[in-house]
Amino acid sequence: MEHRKLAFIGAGNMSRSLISGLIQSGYPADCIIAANPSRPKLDALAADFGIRTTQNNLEAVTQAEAVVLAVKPQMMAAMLSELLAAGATLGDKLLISIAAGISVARLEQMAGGHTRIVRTMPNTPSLLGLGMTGLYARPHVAEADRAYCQHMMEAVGKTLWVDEEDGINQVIAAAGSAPAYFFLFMEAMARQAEQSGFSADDARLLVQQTALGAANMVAANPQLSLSQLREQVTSKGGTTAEAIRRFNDNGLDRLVADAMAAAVARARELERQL
Ligand SMILES: NC(=O)C1=CN([C@@H]2O[C@H](COP(=O)(O)OP(=O)(O)OC[C@H]3O[C@@H](n4cnc5c(N)ncnc54)[C@H](OP(=O)(O)O)[C@@H]3O)[C@@H](O)[C@H]2O)C=CC1
Ligand SMILES: O=C(O)[C@@H]1CCC=N1
Repeated sequence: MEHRKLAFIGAGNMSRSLISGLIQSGYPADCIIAANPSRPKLDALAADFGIRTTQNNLEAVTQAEAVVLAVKPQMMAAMLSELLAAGATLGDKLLISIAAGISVARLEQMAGGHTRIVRTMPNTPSLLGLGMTGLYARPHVAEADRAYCQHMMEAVGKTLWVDEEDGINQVIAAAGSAPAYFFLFMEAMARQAEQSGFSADDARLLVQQTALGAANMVAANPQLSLSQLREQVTSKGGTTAEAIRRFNDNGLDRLVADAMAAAVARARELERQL
């Protein structure tokens, strides 16, 4: 892939995941700079990945050809206005937003009318090269910029373009936020395994290895539907059937639909507020 000079503004969890995945995929460390107000996360990134770091956003942006906007949504307007006030010229730079709940139109306003923007929605498994990223850009964004963003996110996982911007909010519900759903489910299972007598380590091992195996079964068997994979485990009159019956009787489908709709609703609410 093309190795543009890349700046991350905000060095939190998601930046760390992307930087780790990029470095593992061979992106040159000296092409990446991260900016953050406080030092500890920067020091950890420099030590772990050999990238350049600064506490000065303007310094990072000035050196970059592409800038990943990776602050919390609520910080975005202030961060960009301070950057512009400090004299940043965005003219020739591609902005890549990873923020939930900020539309491209709003980003354009925040960035002083700059329109070279791709909006993305990655997730934290990017850290391991197992990310899932949704991408959206308005029609005027050049093919080369789209390709760069796609290749960047492919370096840390899989990608999916959405045609309508609201598709990004659906990606949040199905992928961006979704690692946390699986962790929550695994927490509940591990807690129950502990209560049944396993040590914390053994409970985690049982749940972790099973989740890993199940996800790999899905990935390795594209010819089988998710339902077929479930049915392969579910012997008639057996133990799994009883467990599945309880999940269904307790409204798992409705619960999941409700949770995903809540994530979308919150993303849309942020889009109205910010
Ligand atoms: N976490 C996730 O799974 C995902 C997050 N996202 C998006 O990524 C973005 C970042 O989220 P996440 O990494 O979780 O959040 P974090 O809070 O972990 O990281 C945000 C970072 O931004 C820094 N920061 C705050 N103000 C500024 C500023 N003015 N200039 C530069 N840096 C600043 C913070 O520094 P300090 O802590 O020192 O104040 C912090 O390190 C959000 O917009 C979120 O919507 C998208 C997909 C998934
Ligand atoms: O919780 C959030 O708002 C961010 C966006 C997707 C994952 N984390």
